[in-house]
Amino acid sequence: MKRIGVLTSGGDAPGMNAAIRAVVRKAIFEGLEVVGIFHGYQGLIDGKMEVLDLGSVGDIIQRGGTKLFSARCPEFRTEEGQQKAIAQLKAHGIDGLVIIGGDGSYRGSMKLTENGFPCVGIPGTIDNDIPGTDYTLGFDTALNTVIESIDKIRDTATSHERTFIVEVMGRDAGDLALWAGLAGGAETIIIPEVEINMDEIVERLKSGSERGKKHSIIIVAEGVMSGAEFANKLKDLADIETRVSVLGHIQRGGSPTGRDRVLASLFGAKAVEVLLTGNGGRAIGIQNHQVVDYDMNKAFENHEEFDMSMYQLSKELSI
Ligand SMILES: Nc1ncnc2c1ncn2[C@@H]1O[C@H](COP(=O)(O)OP(=O)(O)O)[C@@H](O)[C@H]1O
Ligand SMILES: O=P(O)(O)OC[C@H]1O[C@](O)(COP(=O)(O)O)[C@@H](O)[C@@H]1O
Ligand SMILES: [Mg+2]
Repeated sequence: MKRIGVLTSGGDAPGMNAAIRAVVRKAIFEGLEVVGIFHGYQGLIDGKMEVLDLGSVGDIIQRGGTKLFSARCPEFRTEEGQQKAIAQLKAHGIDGLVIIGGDGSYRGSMKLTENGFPCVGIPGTIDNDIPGTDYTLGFDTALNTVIESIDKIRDTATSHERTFIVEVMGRDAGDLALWAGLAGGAETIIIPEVEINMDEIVERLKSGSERGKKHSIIIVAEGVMSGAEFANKLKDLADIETRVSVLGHIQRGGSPTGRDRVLASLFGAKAVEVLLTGNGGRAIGIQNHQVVDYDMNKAFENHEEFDMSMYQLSKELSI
């Protein structure tokens, strides 16, 4: 292995830049040359890439987004697109790749590994939905962004004695909603992993207000329904008036937290170490505080058993 490539793909996540920096610097430390590929798989197909040196990844550890840009590339899903990408890898003398992205990006990388270009995946997504790793890059930063927003919403909710619905990201996973709800003291958390019980939600809101609660905060993961949809349900069912805040893409931006920067550095270095063994189809993760690599196919399995205890605790603490 002499020359490796690195790209970011799918939805961006805070910490991707710190991971790019770690990959580049660790690879150079190990005597490799590194090529940065722009715009994910689209840039690979189009040959948009350049050699990255030590200085080119300076001053990015603290920046959100990704210096290499990210994209969703429908063409790469096709055999033809994959062949174009392979031709580019050959033309540029790239022996292996580090892919920073989510499950979709991992699936794409398997195609390259199967064709003789070993790929190692770094989990970069705010959704925290990749099986095999306890945390994904960007989750902690997004979590803190959501908490900060909940705290602010709480101020105005208290002043006006209102019920607020906060819609957070999470396409199929409720981690962000659950963690932010627990940390932000939300009264109700609605996530895809737990069946919704409207009667119980209304009962909790009513008993809270009877006890003199000044406000209520409900977190809805976008994967279940939109905040507006949920507001309509409450209005129709119990004539409860609410205000809705959709946090949207602010959750994907911002300077990565210390935790995400450390994770990015550990993941980036580990990815290079694994690639140096010549093995592809491996995913990097953290399990019980240990940085590990594992068979990427595990990341495509169904979500691991959902831990109901945290959900239950949030109910017990925020009545
Ligand atoms: N089954 C697949 N085969 C080949 N490429 C894929 C596959 N699934 C996803 N990809 C590639 O990975 C890109 C990112 O996937 P996506 O699911 O949008 O984001 P994420 O990686 O964050 O989950 C897609 O735009 C596509 O180029
Ligand atoms: O930016 P887009 O294309 O609107 O995508 C929004 C989706 O991306 C995410 O922010 C992150 O998802 P991925 O990391 O799988 O791309 C989801 O939470 C959200 O549903
Ligand atoms: Mg995904």
